[in-house]
Amino acid sequence: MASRNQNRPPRSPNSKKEGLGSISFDKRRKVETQGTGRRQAFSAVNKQDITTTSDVGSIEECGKVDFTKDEVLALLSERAKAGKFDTKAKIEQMTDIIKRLKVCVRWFQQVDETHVQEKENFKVSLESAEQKYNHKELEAKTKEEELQATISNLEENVVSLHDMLAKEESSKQDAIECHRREKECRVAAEKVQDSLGEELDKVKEEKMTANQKVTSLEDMYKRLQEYNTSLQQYNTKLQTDLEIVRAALTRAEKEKASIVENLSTLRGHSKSLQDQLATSRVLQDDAIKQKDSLLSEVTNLRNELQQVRDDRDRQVEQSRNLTEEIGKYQENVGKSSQELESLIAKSGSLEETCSLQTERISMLEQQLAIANEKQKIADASVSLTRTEFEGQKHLLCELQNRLADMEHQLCEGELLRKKLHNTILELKGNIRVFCRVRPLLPDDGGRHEATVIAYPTSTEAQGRSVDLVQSGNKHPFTFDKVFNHDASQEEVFFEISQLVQSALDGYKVCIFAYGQTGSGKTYTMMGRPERPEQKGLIPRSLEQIFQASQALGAQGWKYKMQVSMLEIYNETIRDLLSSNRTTSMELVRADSGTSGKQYTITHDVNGHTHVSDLTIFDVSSIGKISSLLQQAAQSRSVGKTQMNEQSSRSHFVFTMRISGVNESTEQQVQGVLNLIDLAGSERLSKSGATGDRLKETQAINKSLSALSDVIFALAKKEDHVPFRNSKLTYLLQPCLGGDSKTLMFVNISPDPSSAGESLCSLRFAARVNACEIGIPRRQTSQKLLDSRLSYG
Ligand SMILES: Nc1ncnc2c1ncn2[C@@H]1O[C@H](COP(=O)(O)OP(=O)(O)OP(=O)(O)O)[C@@H](O)[C@H]1O
Repeated sequence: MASRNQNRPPRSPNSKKEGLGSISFDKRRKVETQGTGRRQAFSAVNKQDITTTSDVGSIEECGKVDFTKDEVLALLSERAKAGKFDTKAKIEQMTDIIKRLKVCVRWFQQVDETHVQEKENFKVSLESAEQKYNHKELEAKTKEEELQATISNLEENVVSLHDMLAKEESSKQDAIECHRREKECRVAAEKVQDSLGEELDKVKEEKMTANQKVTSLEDMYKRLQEYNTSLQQYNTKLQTDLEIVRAALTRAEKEKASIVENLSTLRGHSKSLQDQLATSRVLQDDAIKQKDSLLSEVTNLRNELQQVRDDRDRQVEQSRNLTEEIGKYQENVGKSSQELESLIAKSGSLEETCSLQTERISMLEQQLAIANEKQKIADASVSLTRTEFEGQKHLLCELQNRLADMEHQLCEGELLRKKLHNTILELKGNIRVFCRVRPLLPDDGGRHEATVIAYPTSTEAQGRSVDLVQSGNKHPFTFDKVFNHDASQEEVFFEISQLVQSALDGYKVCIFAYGQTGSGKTYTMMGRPERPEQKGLIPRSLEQIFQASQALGAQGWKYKMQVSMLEIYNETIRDLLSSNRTTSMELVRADSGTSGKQYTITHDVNGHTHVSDLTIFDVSSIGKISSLLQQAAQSRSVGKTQMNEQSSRSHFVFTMRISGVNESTEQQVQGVLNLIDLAGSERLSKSGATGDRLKETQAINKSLSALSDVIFALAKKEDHVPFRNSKLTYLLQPCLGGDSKTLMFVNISPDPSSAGESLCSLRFAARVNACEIGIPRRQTSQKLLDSRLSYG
């Protein structure tokens, strides 16, 4: 076996691949030299005659060799084959073996070194791998945390989705239930359809004629659509006009304010000028008096001076005579010396008197000069005062003219304001319908169900439209204004405050609140007067009336207000301000139509309503009205208790008659403000009412239907308006139509369980508004008929 190995050249790792058996290819050491090189080197080891150790170096130089385990083992077990005594051959063989063993050892050392080197390399790469691993581990940890967070989010999402799913499931169940009911209905309907099939043939004949009618109606419908388009254009134009008129009104109001301001300053100025004039007049009188006294003094002084002059002349004459006499006497020496002396003394005294008189004259002359000077000054001041007086007189005249002008302008401004205000309201519409949605209350049923009210947000519909969703169907409605559940009492009042002003301007105004029981009618009309921010339309309107009437008082207006409050229950009137409380017996009689008091309604030629025996109070302060409102509320609640009423089943009518007189302009106005909380509407099908309750419900529905008929007829300007069909409409007859203003609030609840009632209310209001949208026009009348049938 040893000889076999010896004779066989060492195999390259490649050539030995199959023959290696259990030794894997990976375990064999590879050297970077090519296979051919190695083969050459190895064959050199096998074939070369190596005799000396120095030959090892030449072997190394031949290139690196590669050994397998078997080859090494074979080499180690190799023995010299020469004969026992052939020492030379043996030595040669041994030398050869040793040589190859050396090569093998050398190779082994190299392999070992490579191993060590590789080990080092592995260590380094292991360390770097470990570092990488740590780094990666950190990254993985942060990633894991992030993923944990995401997972928890997703879990929450899953929970909420589960909830939603549960809700969806429940709604699906509802839908299925609904579907089942619908199926039943459909089956019933199919039965009806079969029976109707027979009728259909008959109807087909009628259809032929109806078709002709339909064609003509379609023509009419087209014309109406065109008319509607033109009306919409007209409406847009009116809106623009309204804006212009509004701007003009604002300007007029500003002008009016500045005029009023000017007027008040002018009045102040005029007053001060008048005061100045009065003091000037007094001064002038004083100056005239002074001048008169000075004149008389001057005259006296002149007279005196003249007298003194005359005296002096006489004295001078006398002295001259005396001097002549003296001369004569002196000539006549013989005259007595005593006489002479006396005469001399007399002459001396006379001369003295004369000089005294001369002094006095000169003094008087000085006084005269001063007096003349004073007179001149007085004259100048008189003429100055006179010109000033004339100036003031002129100014006063001017101011009075301006005052008159201003007052005239003010009156005209006020008239213009009234006209513009009325034009604005007419442009907005003398009949308007507002919708108010109350918030959800804790007592509402179906609180957690889907919402039934939506507010479209398109520019056109915002603030004017409301969608009601019932049984998955969306019903859109448009009104003059829609107040959502957030709307405050102040916002609602702001919209109607102009109507209150109209009542002061002498127009007749009716504001109604209509809606199902609990929809917020009383909250809208009365609110909670004890909480200022929750006061309703009635207290706010009355406050505005008193404030505005006081402001107009400055322009000469004097107002008289009269208030009455009544309710209509089962088509019977009850006076809520009567001092004699109605007894339960009277109420019963009233309800059966045999009341002791018969409140008869009449209308006079001036278009005023009179209700016989109705208590009317003159009111001049908000305090008085508040106490009357309390009295009325108490009377209502007493009435309700006595009649065992569960809720508001009567129409409450608050009426204020306003009479205004302006003495300075001789103007008069007669306005009426009606604020009405209608009885809660109820569907007969829902009420399940019998007996008296059925009678009540029928009476309410009848009067509400009559009211809608009246307003509808007025809106369409029909010749016949059915006022007399109910007490309520007959009572309000003079205040409806013409240039009167009518505003109806339709109050609805967002409670899903009363969506049906809300839909009825909205349809009723849409009929009043006559602008229902969303239902094709041809269906409208049928829908309206349906809604009316459900009331009647
Ligand atoms: N806009 C609102 N904001 C807050 N609460 C409201 C609003 N509207 C109505 N409510 C509340 O809803 C409840 C019912 O309202 P209200 O009594 O005014 O209804 P109603 O239509 O007059 O009912 P009824 O026909 O029975 O007299 C009341 O408690 C009221 O305070």
